[in-house]
Amino acid sequence: MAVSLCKKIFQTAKKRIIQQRRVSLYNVAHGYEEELIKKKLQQFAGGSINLSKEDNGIGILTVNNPQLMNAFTGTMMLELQEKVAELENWKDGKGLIICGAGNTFCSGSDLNTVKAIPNSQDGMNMCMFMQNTLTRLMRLPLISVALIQGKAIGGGAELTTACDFRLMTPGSEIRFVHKHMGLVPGWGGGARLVRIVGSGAALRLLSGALKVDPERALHLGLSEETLLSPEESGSLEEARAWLSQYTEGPASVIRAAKQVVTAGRELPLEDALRTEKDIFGTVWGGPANLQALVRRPKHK
Ligand SMILES: CC[C@H](C(=O)O)C(=O)SCCNC(=O)CCNC(=O)[C@H](O)C(C)(C)COP(=O)(O)OP(=O)(O)OC[C@H]1O[C@@H](n2cnc3c(N)ncnc32)[C@H](O)[C@@H]1OP(=O)(O)O
Repeated sequence: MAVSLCKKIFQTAKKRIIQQRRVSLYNVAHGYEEELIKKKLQQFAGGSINLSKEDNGIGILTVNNPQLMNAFTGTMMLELQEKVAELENWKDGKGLIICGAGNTFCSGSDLNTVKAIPNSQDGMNMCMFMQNTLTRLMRLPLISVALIQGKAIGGGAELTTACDFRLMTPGSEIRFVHKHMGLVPGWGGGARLVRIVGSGAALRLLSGALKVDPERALHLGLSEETLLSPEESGSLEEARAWLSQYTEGPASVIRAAKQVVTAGRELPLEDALRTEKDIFGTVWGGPANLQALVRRPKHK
C-alpha cells in the first residue's frame, strides 16, 4: 500500500517535472543556471505579484509595486514564476486578467535591480528566467488578457504580449522603450510582437520606441478594445465582462479551445493537427458533449 502510494507520488512529480521542462524554453543544456539567478534575484526585494482565483474560473494577477510604477524587482520575478506554476495547477481555471496596481500597468524591470546585475552571465540568466516564465504564462490553458491602464513600458510592454489579448483604458500607452536603454526586448516580447502585429509594424515600434496609444493599438491589432473607464475598479469590471464572453461554459471545453489555438500558433501544421486530435479526444464523449447531444441545441 505504502509502496504503491510512494510510486504514485513519484510518478506525479516526474510527470510534473517533464511537463514543466516541455513548456520551458531553457535548461542547463542552454547554459541556463536557474538556481544561480534565483539566488541573485532574491537579493532585490520589494513589491509583490498577487493572484486571486475567482469562482467563475477567472484569475486576477496583479503586478504590485506602485511606488516604482509596478517595475519588477528581483523577488517579483521569482513570485511571477511561482504564480504561473500555481495557475498551471488550477484545473478549474478558464481565464486570466493581468493588471497593475495603482492605475498603471508596469514599467519593466526595476532599474535598481538591473543596474546591480550588469554582467553578461547574470543578464543572460535573467533573460532566460523571464522568457521561461512568460512562455509558460502564454501557454497556460487559460484565455489571458492584459488590462492596460496607465503605462506598459519596456518589460511591461513585453508582458502584455504574453497574453492572448490586450484591452486598453483611455489615456494608456504601450511603449517598447528598449532602444532608449541601449537594449532590445529580452523577455520574449520581440518575437511575440512580430506574431501579433507583423514584422513591419514590430520593427517600427521597436526601432522608433514609439508610443502606442489605444487608437494606434486598435489599428495595429495590438489591442482588442478601448475600455470606457479610465479607473482601476471600473476597468477591471469591464475587462471581466469582456473576458466572460469567452470563458462562459465548461472549463474542460474552454481550456481545450485555448490548447488547440496554442498548438496551431506554435507548432508546424502536422504536429498541430496531431495535437488537436489528442485534445479533441479529451472532450469527445465527455460530459459537456454528451449533455449537448441530449439537449440538441439549435445554433441560430
Ligand atoms: C528586458 C526588459 C528591460 C530590462 O531592463 O531588462 C526593461 O524593462 S527596459 C525598461 C525599463 N523601464 C524604464 O526605463 C522606465 C523608466 N521610467 C520612466 O520612464 C518613467 O518613470 C515612467 C514613464 C514609467 C513613469 O513616468 P511618470 O512621470 O508617470 O512617473 P515617475 O517617473 O515620477 O515615476 C515614479 C517613480 O517610479 C520610478 N520608476 C519608474 N519606473 C521605474 C523602473 N523601471 N525602475 C525603477 N524605478 C522606476 C521613478 O524613478 C519614480 O521614482 P522617483 O524616486 O520619484 O524618481
